[in-house]
Amino acid sequence: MLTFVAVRSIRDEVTKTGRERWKDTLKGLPPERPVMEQAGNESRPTNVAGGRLVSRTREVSDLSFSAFLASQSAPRVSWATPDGFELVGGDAAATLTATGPDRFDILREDAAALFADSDTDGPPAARPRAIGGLAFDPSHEPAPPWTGFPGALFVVPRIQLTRADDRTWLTVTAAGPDVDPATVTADLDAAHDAITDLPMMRPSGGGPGVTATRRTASKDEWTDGVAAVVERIRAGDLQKVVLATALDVDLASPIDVPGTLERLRRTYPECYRFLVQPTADAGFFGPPPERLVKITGQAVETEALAGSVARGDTPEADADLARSLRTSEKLRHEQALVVDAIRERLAPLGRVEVGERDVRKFANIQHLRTPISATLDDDTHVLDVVEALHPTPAVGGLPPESAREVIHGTEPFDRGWYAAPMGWFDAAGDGEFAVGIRSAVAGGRHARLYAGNGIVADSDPDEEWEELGPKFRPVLDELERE
Ligand SMILES: C=C(O[C@@H]1C=C(C(=O)O)C=C[C@H]1O)C(=O)O
Repeated sequence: MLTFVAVRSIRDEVTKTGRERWKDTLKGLPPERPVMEQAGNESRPTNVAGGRLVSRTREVSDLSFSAFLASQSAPRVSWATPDGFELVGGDAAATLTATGPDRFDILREDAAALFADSDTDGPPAARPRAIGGLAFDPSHEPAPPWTGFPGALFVVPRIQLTRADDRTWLTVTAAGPDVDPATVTADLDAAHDAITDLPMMRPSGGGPGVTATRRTASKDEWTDGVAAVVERIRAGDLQKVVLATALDVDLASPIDVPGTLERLRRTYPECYRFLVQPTADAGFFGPPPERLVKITGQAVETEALAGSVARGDTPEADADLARSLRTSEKLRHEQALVVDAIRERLAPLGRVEVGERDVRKFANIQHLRTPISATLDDDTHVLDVVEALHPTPAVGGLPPESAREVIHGTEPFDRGWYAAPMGWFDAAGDGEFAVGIRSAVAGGRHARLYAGNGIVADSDPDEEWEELGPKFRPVLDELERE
């Protein structure tokens, strides 16, 4: 009888989608396929069906998040939003990884197992979250400069600092079958002792300095690529493709990633700032302006951000540039394709509302932006919505499969995690993701920066080349500054 039940339950699991399995878990049904790696035990997947996630939190006086990050060894994560929420984490209580075309199913399944039995205290802001991201393309293979970055990687930090509403919390989390809450409380006390030595402020220092830069494509190669794509779009089987290029940067001294993030926090407070650093060798970080999705319960917030012009040197010049953005047929078309794709992809999940298009100004660039919100019919996991949206035509193209082929055939490098979803999810399936643009993968004395542009039928290859510069600037400026 018991055997029969077990067999049937495994069969049920096989035919269920990740989302259905996730809902089972919320209903208290145990998931069947737990694959999770425990900290310090990376090679041995652990069955977490009978495991638990225990976290203990206490409020602490404010301290330098950058000093905390610098005091931690990999894996390290950092996440900050334009509305002031900040989180940094070091070490892993649990790590979820996935590769290949089923990576979202694997993630949802492992997330369900991981969060199935959670014992947490503290305020919601400090709850344990899985923070990380995915590769742009499911076929991604980790190779330099992306060593250590699989198709998807999310970390529940062992030690986490959270800052929200002018308050700061320290959280320690452990996961596994034998976790003892008393040990977690003792670990929290030890972590608290350790952070009392950290300063309130850590000088963010100067940039490491740049000794050489190399584009992965010369201007001629880039403009030829753009011209070929324009021709294909005009021939009728494509509407838009976002073509990217990379900039390899040699540094005068090893990069201080926490210091670089701290400087980006001051220069780009209106952007997200993220770091995912799986190993000591390389971290992926940047200040992306673009939200992919935020889900709280059944409320979805997203946006269509596309079409770019520079900022002007004077208020008048700036207003003229904004006007040219608002009135350009080409740029409006480029951005409208993103609005329509997001609306269509969200429609099966709930009721969608598209707001007014406007110009959104950032420190060195302005974009067309349409806010889009939705009310979900169901308790949908944020990973479902990320899977439905990524890649939007703001970073991929239309139709998606043809655009993907063109990207693979044109770009002479692997995008890795560039332009992919970066963010977090929690036990309830809520979460927030940015689009990993204006970003770099860096370690030691080397960084690779990425920038891309949407190409449509009216694109001018020379103008598209000029447009790349401002998209490299956010990270490049911080590397150059002495
Ligand atoms: C692809 C990037 O940015 C995207 C492309 C834009 C464009 O084509 O104008 C604008 C904003 C982003 O959606 C990038 O910054 O690398």
